[in-house]
Amino acid sequence: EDVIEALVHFMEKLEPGSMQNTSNWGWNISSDPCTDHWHGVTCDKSNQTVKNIVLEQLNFSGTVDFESVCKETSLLLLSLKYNNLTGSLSQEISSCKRLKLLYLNGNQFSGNFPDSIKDLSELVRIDISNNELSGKLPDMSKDTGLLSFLAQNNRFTGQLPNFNYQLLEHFDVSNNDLTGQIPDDTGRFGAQSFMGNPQLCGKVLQNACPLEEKKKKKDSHDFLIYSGYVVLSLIVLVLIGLLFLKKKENVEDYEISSNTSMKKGVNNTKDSLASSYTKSSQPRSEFSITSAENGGVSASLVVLSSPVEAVNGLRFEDLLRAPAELIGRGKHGSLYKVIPNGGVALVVKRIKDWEISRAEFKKRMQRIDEVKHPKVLPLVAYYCSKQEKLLVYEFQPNGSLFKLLQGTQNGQIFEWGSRLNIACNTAEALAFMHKELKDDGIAHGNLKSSNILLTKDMGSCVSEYGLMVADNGSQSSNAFKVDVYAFGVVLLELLTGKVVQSNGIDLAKWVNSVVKEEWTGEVFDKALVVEGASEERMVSLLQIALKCINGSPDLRPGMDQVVTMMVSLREEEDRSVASSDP
Ligand SMILES: Nc1ncnc2c1ncn2[C@@H]1O[C@H](COP(=O)(O)OP(=O)(O)OP(=O)(O)O)[C@@H](O)[C@H]1O
Repeated sequence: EDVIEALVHFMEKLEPGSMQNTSNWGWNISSDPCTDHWHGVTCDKSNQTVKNIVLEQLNFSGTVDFESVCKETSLLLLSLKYNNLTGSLSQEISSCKRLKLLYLNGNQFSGNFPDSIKDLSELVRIDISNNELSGKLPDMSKDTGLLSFLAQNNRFTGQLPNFNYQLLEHFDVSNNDLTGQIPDDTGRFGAQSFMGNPQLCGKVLQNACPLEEKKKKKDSHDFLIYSGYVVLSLIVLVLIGLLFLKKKENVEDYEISSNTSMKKGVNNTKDSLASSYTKSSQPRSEFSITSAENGGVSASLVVLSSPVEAVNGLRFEDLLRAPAELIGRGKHGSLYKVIPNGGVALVVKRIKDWEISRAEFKKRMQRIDEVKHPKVLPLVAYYCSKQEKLLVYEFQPNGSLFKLLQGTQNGQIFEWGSRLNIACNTAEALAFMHKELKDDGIAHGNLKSSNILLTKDMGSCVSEYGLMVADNGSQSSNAFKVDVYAFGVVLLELLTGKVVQSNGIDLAKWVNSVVKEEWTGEVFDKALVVEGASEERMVSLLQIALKCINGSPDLRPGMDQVVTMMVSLREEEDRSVASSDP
């Protein structure tokens, strides 16, 4: 009843114009907004609470009483666009805790846009354009779910705060009085999003920041005056920095036992290794190996039989001598590209901080080598000493799924059919490995889009299987379910076009919250929608993903069940493609 009273109060303050006949709108305390169908109100069918209030283009000339309307705490959508509403927007807006869509554009609101908007963590779209709002814009960079922010044609002043530009789909702050540098360095939004702010500057507007120029001039002036002291202290600092870097470089070099033997021949003497590598002072990106370990611990590079002919003859010596390039520094170690004897390109993964005995490591690698699947990148060789664990794979020239998804953010095409293929390949590969390695308790442990690689023929394969015990330190029985979760996240990346790693967002949480409120359409990658991918099948894939990311590991499906679901989805897709072919 309190809520009904508050809503009626909210309506009274909106002041419907004298031209409006509001008598049949239903907004009065003796009726119910849901059962009596108040004008502009939509309710949640399951629990009869008000979900949407849409009162657009109705000539209202009053003010918005957020304190009253937000008494309806289940409100998801408030649209009051294109009225003549005035007054300020009050801090009480933050009481509309679950608000997702806020449309206040095309009114005459003035005063600040309340800072408390930041408390609304579920907001997806904000449109406050075409008003008379002023003051500073709130910093919404932490709001990871926001897809639209439209604030053009107002009187906002001050610096443009940071936003999560990677995620935003629509952004416009043109025609205000904003000042300073544009913080968006993603280049996703063009000049039209920022223009009409005479004191705003940045690359996209093609005007260098006057502040920066001024600063440069001032700096050079100061430099002349204080140059003696500044130069001296800079030299000292640079020297210290160089010394520090030099020391770090040396530590980064591989330390491998010199008493090394290989399964396929070649014994290396300590001298030859020591002399060929300790002398070199290669840059950090070079794969340089020092013979610094003198404890006499023996270790060996085990070269596995490989389908790649050239790799079969690989000798440890070749690997050590080959120039190498650092291509990645992940959470679990560094990755180098090596081309021994100028032949086949390989990658060497150097794992750090893995508490595993040598015997256990060896057993694990041997088991992984025994189980082969065409969509799992095979291990070429491995090495294990007390300090070092190295894994060798063939280099895949076409990048990873992560890179492909990143490309879509710059407008590159990644079709639905290809996405579905990669998802199916990955599911099949994982299901196979899980089945074969169940008793050994060896799961992938680190599945993510950068570990799904594109092969020469643009197929896909899963790499780095079993290199890690799953991140949460879970027991092996659970490790398979951790893989299922990770696979679910990969599906979400394919569906949303958003990559988890670069944004640091909790994609699973975001998708869950959007889906819960029946805004499912909001999650899909716009490129897929534009391409005309079947919404029905995107929803089906989303449902599979949601099953995989279930909070309770026991309720997640096994990868074999995931494959069954995916196969029927692909069959549906194939049927539909076939029937639409002329
Ligand atoms: N065999 C390979 N061929 C070509 N590129 C590869 C290969 N293996 C990995 N990569 C790419 O090299 C980069 C670095 O890989 P790396 O495994 O070091 O990092 P990561 O997967 O981000 O982190 P983590 O240490 O958690 O595995 C990634 O972009 C990855 O896709």
